[in-house]
Amino acid sequence: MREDVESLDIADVTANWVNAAVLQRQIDDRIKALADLSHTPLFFGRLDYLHAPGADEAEGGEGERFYIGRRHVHDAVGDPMVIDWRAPVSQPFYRASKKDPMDVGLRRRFGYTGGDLTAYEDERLSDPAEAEVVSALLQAEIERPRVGPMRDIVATIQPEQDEIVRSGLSGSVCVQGGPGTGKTAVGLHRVAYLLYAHRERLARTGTLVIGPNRSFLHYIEQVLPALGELEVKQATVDDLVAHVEVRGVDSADAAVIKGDARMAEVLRRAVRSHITPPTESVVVVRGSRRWRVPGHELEEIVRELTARDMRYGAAREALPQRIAHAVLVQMERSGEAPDDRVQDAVARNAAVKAAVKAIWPAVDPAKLVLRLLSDADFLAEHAEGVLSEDEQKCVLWERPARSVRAAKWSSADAVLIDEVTDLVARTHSLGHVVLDEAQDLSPMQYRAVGRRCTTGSATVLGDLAQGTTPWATRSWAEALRHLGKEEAVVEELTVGFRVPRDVIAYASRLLPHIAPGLAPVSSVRENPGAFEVREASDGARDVVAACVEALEREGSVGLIAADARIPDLASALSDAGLTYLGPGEETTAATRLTLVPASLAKGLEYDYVVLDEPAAVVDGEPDERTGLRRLYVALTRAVSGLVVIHAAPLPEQLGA
Ligand SMILES: Nc1ncnc2c1ncn2[C@@H]1O[C@H](COP(=O)(O)OP(=O)(O)OP(=O)(O)O)[C@@H](O)[C@H]1O
Repeated sequence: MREDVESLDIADVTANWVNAAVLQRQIDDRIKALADLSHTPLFFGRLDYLHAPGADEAEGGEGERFYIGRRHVHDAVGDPMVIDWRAPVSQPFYRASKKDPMDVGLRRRFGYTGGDLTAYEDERLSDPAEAEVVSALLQAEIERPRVGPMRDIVATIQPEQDEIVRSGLSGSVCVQGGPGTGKTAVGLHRVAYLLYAHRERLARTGTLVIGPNRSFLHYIEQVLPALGELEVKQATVDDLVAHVEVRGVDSADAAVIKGDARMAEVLRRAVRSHITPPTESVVVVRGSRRWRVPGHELEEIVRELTARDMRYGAAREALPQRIAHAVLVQMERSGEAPDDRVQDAVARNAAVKAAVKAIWPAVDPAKLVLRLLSDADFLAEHAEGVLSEDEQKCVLWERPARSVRAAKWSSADAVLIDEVTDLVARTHSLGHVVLDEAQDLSPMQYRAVGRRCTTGSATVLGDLAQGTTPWATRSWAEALRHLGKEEAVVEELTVGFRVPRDVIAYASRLLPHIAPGLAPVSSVRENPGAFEVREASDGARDVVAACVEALEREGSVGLIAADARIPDLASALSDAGLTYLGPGEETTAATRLTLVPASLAKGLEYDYVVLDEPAAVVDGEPDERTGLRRLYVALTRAVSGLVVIHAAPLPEQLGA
């Protein structure tokens, strides 16, 4: 297939160089998408249907065989050899069961080692004599040691995951799932599925995956390309609202207020306050004639524009045209026959421009937020009845900033600027947005994400128990409301694919304290996992020793510690001659150890985790609940084993 595309000669089919360039670009993209990945086999499954799909079963009819793979592959004459996993015909590969065989006689799974086919496994779904067994290949895939970035799970998507992956484009979905239940994997595969099922529409409108930080995005960035999808954008929320350079940090209290949805009302009022009802008439001189639009008529125009659900900036652009229209009506009344050009000329007339400037001045979003945070009176005027006096005091800068450039903007401030930007001019909306680790967003951040999918849909992924910001959401209903996707269906994933049984049981002791009501994850891993709690007698040296031990086994090792302890541990590792990476950097066979500050551990996983000083992880956060949640995240990163090392007493909530 790739050679066919490479040999295309477009010289005769393109009329001009623009067409030629566009076509060549498409061809190059296609060649790139058809790249042969030596470790990525073309197919991983086979389905033998009892009847050709679509044929009337009652008539008997021949069965049909399909190979299922990452992408569609056809032979030299165009007959399909491998069916894309996303095609409807492939669906029984994921969903069929003994209970509901979906007309499948045989399901075969292929196992690979590197790029070599090394195993296969058959299930005769329609044979009542055969008992249902757990797939050994699935089990092997789950237990596989982890090295390098996140991989796709196309070969082993589970039925409850598949339901989310294949849910329609028009509706939004929210997935609550404990650590390692495959939320991130499901979100990424869902994008791939939607791109397959609605390629043209989404190519036009765009798709976006939002993750918590750069290292996480780096960790997941190869999943979609491996599925042949190269066009999906990835960003953090901070990237989306990067209107100013962020150099400041808010106190937790200030950040909570700035992230509160009530701020939207304050900002809306502040923007609207720029509109000054006209008192004087506008006089337009054209040739020897003067046309007067009286104050009361201007007032009516302004009232009408304010009442409409228009963006501030759009209404500002409409205003001169409305004034010009009023002039035109007068011209017509006096027997002239002005056309559109006259209206445009009147709209550009200096007197009209001056009136617009006075009535409806341009608003610079960053300057407006700067003023709100610097000028107590201005803030009080617009926050009256919305924020209490104490709250106003809390968000005001201690020292007013002199200019947008000089201000020490925080990331919550950038979100406020984004809100104002949208009040002035509508934000471009995408076709689909995947929001991962969604529990950590503030209401104002949800609004920022929501306006990027007003005309599209969203997949919202998260775990309430892993919310580690002071403004983390309390419920999905609330989060979805701020996002503008109240209609989203909330699904729950409870089967864990990452964390071994003993480890998840230990971590789940925290659940009643951090998210009462959430059920613990049940691990599907057969291997109970290595798990040990050690009291340190020799400080950092014990931690280093545990890392060395872990490195003797196969796979990646993550040393997770409270952010404040990272520098000391870094020098201890270096002193011991151990090389290590930062989170998000790719582990290789040569360097398998990563030193992870607890604040960046979210979403990542390592075969063996050495967790340093749990009490310090808890103490590193502004309050105990957040601290325990941070600890819960750190405890649930391990795939094969966890060693907890402590000198200080363990947090009492970890007691049995
Ligand atoms: N169906 C599956 N088959 C094989 N592996 C799977 C499957 N589902 C998930 N996994 C694996 O389990 C691990 C955890 O998945 P993922 O990171 O998507 O979970 P998560 O719910 O986002 O976790 P967290 O809450 O910690 O961010 C990954 O290594 C993923 O590849």
